[in-house]
Amino acid sequence: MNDGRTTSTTGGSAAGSPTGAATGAAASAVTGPAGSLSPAGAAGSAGSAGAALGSAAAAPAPAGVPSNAPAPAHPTGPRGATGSSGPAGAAGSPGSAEAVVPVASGTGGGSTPASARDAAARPVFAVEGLWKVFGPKADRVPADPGLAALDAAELRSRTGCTAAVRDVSFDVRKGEVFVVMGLSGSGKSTLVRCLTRLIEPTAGTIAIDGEDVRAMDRARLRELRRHRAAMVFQHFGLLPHRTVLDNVAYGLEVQGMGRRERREKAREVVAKVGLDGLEQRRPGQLSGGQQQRVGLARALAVDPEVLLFDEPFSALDPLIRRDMQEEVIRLHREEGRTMVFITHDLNEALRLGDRIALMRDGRVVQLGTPEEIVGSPADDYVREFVRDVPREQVMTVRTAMRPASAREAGEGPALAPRATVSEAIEAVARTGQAARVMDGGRCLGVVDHERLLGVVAGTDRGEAV
Ligand SMILES: Nc1ncnc2c1ncn2[C@@H]1O[C@H](COP(=O)(O)OP(=O)(O)OP(=O)(O)O)[C@@H](O)[C@H]1O
Repeated sequence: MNDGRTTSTTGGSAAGSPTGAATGAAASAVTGPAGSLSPAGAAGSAGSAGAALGSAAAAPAPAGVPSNAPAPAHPTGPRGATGSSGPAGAAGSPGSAEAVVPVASGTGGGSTPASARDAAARPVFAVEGLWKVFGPKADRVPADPGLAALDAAELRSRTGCTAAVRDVSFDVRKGEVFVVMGLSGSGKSTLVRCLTRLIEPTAGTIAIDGEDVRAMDRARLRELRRHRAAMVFQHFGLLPHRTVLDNVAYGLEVQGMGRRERREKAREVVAKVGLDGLEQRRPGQLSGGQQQRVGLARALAVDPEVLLFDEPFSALDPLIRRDMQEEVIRLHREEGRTMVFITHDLNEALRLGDRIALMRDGRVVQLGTPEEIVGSPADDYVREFVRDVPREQVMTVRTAMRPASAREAGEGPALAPRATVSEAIEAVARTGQAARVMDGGRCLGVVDHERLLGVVAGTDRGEAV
């Protein structure tokens, strides 16, 4: 069985590499201008620069040292990759994603009841052995190992069935942005729709906060979709004759909230997504990006535990798209809300994801942080997928460092563990010294010319520090 919980290879072959379009677009976008139209973008850039270093002598605690903030999002581009789930990092090793469960920091004390600790550590979604097969007598496919092992073409010709999701297992952790990425037809939408049974799974288990989703009756499912896991679609599905405010209030109206209260709440959320002053417009009087903000506001208004995004920005032009990505990053940073985000765009996945599940032919071929996926591709398919990503913008110094000698530990520019290799190159080039990777005043290791070049060239095979 494919346990997608860790970085895993499940039979992906070198054949059939991802389209050049995907990687090419990613590469150009990753290296493209960081400018954003939104204030969030500006803030992010500042934060990013701040992550780089303190000066050699004074070496104050580096600004980028991970805080205890909930599952940090990424300030600018893929550099936030390692922001993933907090301090432990240890990126690069396949199991490391498991080691950094962002349990609320206050729950570790001895006096905390076990039940409270369990609740904090419990994933929002837990998916195990999930299958979705379309076609006649679909149930027999996961039940029969012979059929389950067939590739897509053979399965279709033998049974008339399509296995859109094949034996997928993963957790979505509280407060993370979990990205489901893959080329068209890889099964992303089917997988995410199964989470709230907008599509009925064929086999496997799905739990939300420990509750069995497959056992829910209609009323409970409705409650799940309305209150707990709201979806933001690519086509915004706005009501054309209603104003922005009333569109946003719609979900609250359905929930039975009174008019005054829901309009007040809607006004608040409209402001939060930057649509102040447009409350009385109708969707037809808005740009695509503004309409998507209304869609986002509508989902946010019901204050769901988790937001599910189905390629929400793929119809938007690149600048607006980037703007909306910044918006999601900002909202995530401010609210720490759990998000599941579908995209076929690698760059978007690297920018937004704390962890990424990369799908191919219904399977998760690799699940890991952006740094794990770029730094340790699980197979040739993933390697080809990430080939054009500038590694130095994703890989962090935590992965690139080597042990420091006593002398090195006391001098040189200081970097936070999550600073990118790109930031380290700048520091090393400017000072001519190896840079120290500092965490709370402790030197974890150093990065020098050799290590940094190794990352850029893709020849690094980081030795554990
Ligand atoms: N209702 C259906 N009946 C039969 N096959 C389906 C159905 N819905 C999806 N599929 C098939 O399941 C596979 C996965 O489709 P899915 O829409 O989940 O992929 P995707 O990765 O979201 O693609 P895209 O990025 O193009 O939206 C595809 O082969 C698709 O043709």
